[in-house]
Parts: sequence; structure tokens; C-alpha cells
Amino acid sequence: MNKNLKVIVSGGGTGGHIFPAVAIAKEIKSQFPNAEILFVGALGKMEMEKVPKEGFEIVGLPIAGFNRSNLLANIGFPVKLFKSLIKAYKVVKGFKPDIAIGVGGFASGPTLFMANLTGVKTLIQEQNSYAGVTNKWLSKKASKICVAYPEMERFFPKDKLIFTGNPIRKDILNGNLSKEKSRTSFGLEKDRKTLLIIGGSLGALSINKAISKNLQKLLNEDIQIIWQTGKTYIDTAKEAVGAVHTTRVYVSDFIYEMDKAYAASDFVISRAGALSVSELSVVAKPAILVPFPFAAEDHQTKNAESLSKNNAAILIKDSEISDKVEEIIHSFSNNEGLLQELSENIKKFAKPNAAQEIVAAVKNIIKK
Ligand SMILES: CC(=O)N[C@H]1[C@@H](OP(=O)(O)OP(=O)(O)OC[C@H]2O[C@@H](n3ccc(=O)[nH]c3=O)[C@H](O)[C@@H]2O)O[C@H](CO)[C@@H](O)[C@@H]1O
Repeated sequence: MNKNLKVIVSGGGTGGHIFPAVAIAKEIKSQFPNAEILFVGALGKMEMEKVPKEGFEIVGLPIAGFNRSNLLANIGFPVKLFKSLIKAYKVVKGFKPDIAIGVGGFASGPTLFMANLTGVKTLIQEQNSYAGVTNKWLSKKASKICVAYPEMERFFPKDKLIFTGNPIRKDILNGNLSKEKSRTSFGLEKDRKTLLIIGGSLGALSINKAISKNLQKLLNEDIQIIWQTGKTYIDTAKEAVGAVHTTRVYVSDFIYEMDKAYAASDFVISRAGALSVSELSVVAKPAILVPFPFAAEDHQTKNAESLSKNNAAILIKDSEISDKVEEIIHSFSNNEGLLQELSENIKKFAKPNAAQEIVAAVKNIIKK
């Protein structure tokens, strides 16, 4: 099996789909160094840039999402879907994988559909506590569905479920970086308390606005800040930092070395995307979670509640972050006991072996 293992990994759209896919691919490579892995993504989406940076080959389908709120925007959808199905068919037939793994996002629909049609076995990795339409539909033919939340039998056939957790990139899992060195790598002071702000892979407007508005007050707490803004807010954020004349803020649209960002920080403000929540659990960081309220079925609120109900994170509503951020950061900066408690509690949600467990499922499927 070693020499011949061939795997298609398909999906993407945002980091929350791409990075678990990369973590699975890297685990396959570490167990089967000769394995051939081909990613199938959506043209123009984030995976087309991020996946090659991680050292994997990717093919793009001309697929786009179906816009449920504006049906007129879907005029080109049938053509794109048709072209994507044809291309997915050619990719699957040409590459001849032993298995196709779907991680959610536009491209996984046509790819796994064609895999199923041509007799290739499939596995789905669902990151969220709420399953999307495509994954529910693909689950009928999938051999196994690896999930990160309990009670997923609401969406998927129970006998196919494996509760693995979300696969996390190894550099984040290893977590052996020094706090001081990580801080200096961002140009920050090595001994100052550090707040990390992450808005998910695309950035979060309400968090960004809250930080811009309260930046001076936050700096008055004697902290320093690593602030990830997303592409659309980076210029405004840089202006806000310039206006307060400080060297205590590192600002970037996207952070590639999230392992260093986590290691540098004492506490975190974050969206509640599934991967962010899984990573924060593994690195055991005290966190203020601000769920994106318009995610499908409000699943980010459910992700955040699974922690906040257990005193493992603080949940702040999107509409309240601007008014509450200063008060909360004040309490975080001055209450070691609270940080300790949140850190211990969030750690209980960590599933550090997810990638290995998913690859174990892959091995079982292709053995049969
Ligand atoms: C708006 C929306 O619908 N977002 C969804 C999207 O989130 P999205 O992709 O934003 O969020 P996640 O929190 O799940 O994952 C973010 C990933 O990007 C990485 N990262 C982030 C910022 C950065 O600068 N550098 C970096 O590497 C994080 O380490 C993490 O691995 O997919 C998730 C997983 O299906 C869902 O739970 C989210 O609800």
C-alpha cells in the first residue's frame, strides 16, 4: 500500500476548511511518505494560494457557491456546476485515487460526487456542530464521516460517524515554542503581556472596528497586541495604529505562523469558527469568543456556547464587543486566577490526535 497510496483531498473556501485538509494530508505523508496527494479546490478561492504554500499540488474547479439569499445571482451557477462536474470526473478518472476526502466548501461537492459515481471510496470531515447541505447529501454514499462535535447523528447516519475532533496543523499541536522568542519574532517586547486578535481566516469587521475604536484604552492596560485583520481592513487598521503612535501593536492581514502567534499570547479575542475553537483548546489559551452571527444556522454561536457553558471561554455577542472589549481586557490583564481557570477548562476540549484518527479511518476504508 505504501508506494501506491493515492488520495484526493477536496474542499476549501476559507481557512476553516483548508487547514484541516492540510493537516490530514501531512499526516498521510508522515505515515506514507510515498503517498501521492492531489487537492481539488475552487478557482479563485483561498485554497488555490494556501495549499501550494503548504507544498501540495492543487487543481481548481470553476465552481461557485449557491446564493440562497439572492436567487438571481445564481444565473451562471448551472453552467459552472456542469463544467465542474466534467472537470472533477476527468481529475478523478485521471488520478485514480484510493480514496477521496471531502472537507466541505464548494469543490468537495462535485469531486466527491464523481468519486462516488466512479466507485472511489469517500470520507467526509465535518468541522462544525452544524452540517452543511452538501456534506449531508454526500454522507449518504460516504464510507465514514469524521466529526468534531457530539450529537451529529442529527445530520448523518449514526453508524458512519467517528468522533475524531478537528485535525490541527502539527506546528500548532507541537506547541514547544518559547513565548519570549515568539513575541520578538513579531517585533514585540519579550516580557509584556500579549493579546492576540484573530478574526478567522478572512478577518472580522466588528472585532476590527471594536479594536480600532478602543486601541488607546487597550494599550493603557500595559499590554501589547498581535492583530490579524483580514485583507479588507488592513489599511484602516494600520491608520488606527499610526494614530496612537505605538510600537506595541503588530498588525497583519493574515498570519502564516499561527503557532508563533498562539505561543506569544496570554489571551485571545477570536471569532468562533470551528478550527479556531479547536486550536484554542489545544493551545489552552484563555479566550473571548465573538461568534459571527450570520454563519449558517448561527453555528459559530453553538461552537462558542459549547465552551462558554463550561466556563472554558467568555462569549461576547458581535453587537456587544465594541462596548465590552475594554472592560474584559482589563479583567484579563489583572486576574491571573481567571486566566488560569479558563486555560485549564478549555484544555479539556482538546482533541490533539484528530489527524491520526482520521488517517486510521482512511486506512480501514481502503483495506475493505
Ligand atoms: C464566516 C464563516 O462562515 N466562517 C466559517 C469558516 O471559518 P474560518 O475559515 O474563518 O475559520 P476557522 O476559525 O474555522 O479557521 C480559521 C483557520 O485559519 C487559520 N488562520 C486564521 C487567521 C490567520 O491569520 N492565519 C491563519 O492561519 C487558523 O489558524 C485556523 O486554522 O469555516 C469554519 C470551519 O468550517 C466555520 O466554523 C466558520 O463558521
